[in-house]
Amino acid sequence: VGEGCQGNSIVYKSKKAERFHVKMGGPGSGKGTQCEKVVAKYGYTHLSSGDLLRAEVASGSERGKTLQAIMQKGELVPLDTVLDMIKDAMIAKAGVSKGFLIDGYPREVKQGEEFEKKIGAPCLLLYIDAKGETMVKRLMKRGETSGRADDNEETIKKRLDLYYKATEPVITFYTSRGIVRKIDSELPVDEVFGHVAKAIDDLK
Ligand SMILES: Nc1ncnc2c1ncn2[C@H]1C[C@H](O)[C@@H](COP(=O)(O)OP(=O)(O)OP(=O)(O)O)O1
Ligand SMILES: Nc1ncnc2c1ncn2[C@H]1C[C@H](O)[C@@H](COP(=O)(O)O)O1
Ligand SMILES: [Mg+2]
Repeated sequence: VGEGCQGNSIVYKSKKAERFHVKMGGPGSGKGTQCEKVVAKYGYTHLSSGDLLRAEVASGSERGKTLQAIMQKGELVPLDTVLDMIKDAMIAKAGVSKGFLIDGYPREVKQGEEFEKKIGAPCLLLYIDAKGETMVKRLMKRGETSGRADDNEETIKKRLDLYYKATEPVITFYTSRGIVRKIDSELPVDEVFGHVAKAIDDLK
């Protein structure tokens, strides 16, 4: 894996011209929503760290039970656990994927550093940016149907606090490398996607 990256999302570009995108942003900012649209247009493989963790929880394994307890409290799971899951998922698709869109990782600067050591450096980080009150409103609404144990008022507050404390510094870290594209996620979904697509096209 060589160079690559993009704001609230990071694109990792390999020597074989595969691309690894990472999307970052606060809880409920719209990362997953935009990733789905990127997959439809560009055919990248979407890997959401949260989805991978929820799949482990759903498996009913002992590890899943431990993860569930952490996620229900709105806390971050251990770095090694989440990085190993992402790495395994990338390896499983390495031969067939046009590129990877990584959503929800890195959540803290140390995660970004470890990803670069074990997998590669990003070329683009897509920073999906929404106001705190917007994120809370969207998550409360999503919680009416999502079935997610962390889409409740108390846990949303903790997730948001943790985002500002631990995850926003990741954006500062990558801004110094000039790879961050900040996307205004207060706009309607399709308009947000217009800006996301422009940021990806600008890489070509
Ligand atoms: N631009 C938008 N305008 C209005 N609603 C939006 C927009 N983008 C997303 N939503 C809705 C869809 C969902 O119900 C909710 C959260 O979006 P989602 O894409 O699931 O966020 P996310 O993936 O960043 O959150 P999480 O980190 O909790 O997984 O908000
Ligand atoms: N990269 C991550 N590091 C630690 N914990 C994580 C990571 N990605 C997801 N998680 C845990 C903690 C989050 O609150 C939940 C849900 O993630 P989401 O991206 O909101 O689906 O999973
Ligand atoms: Mg999501």
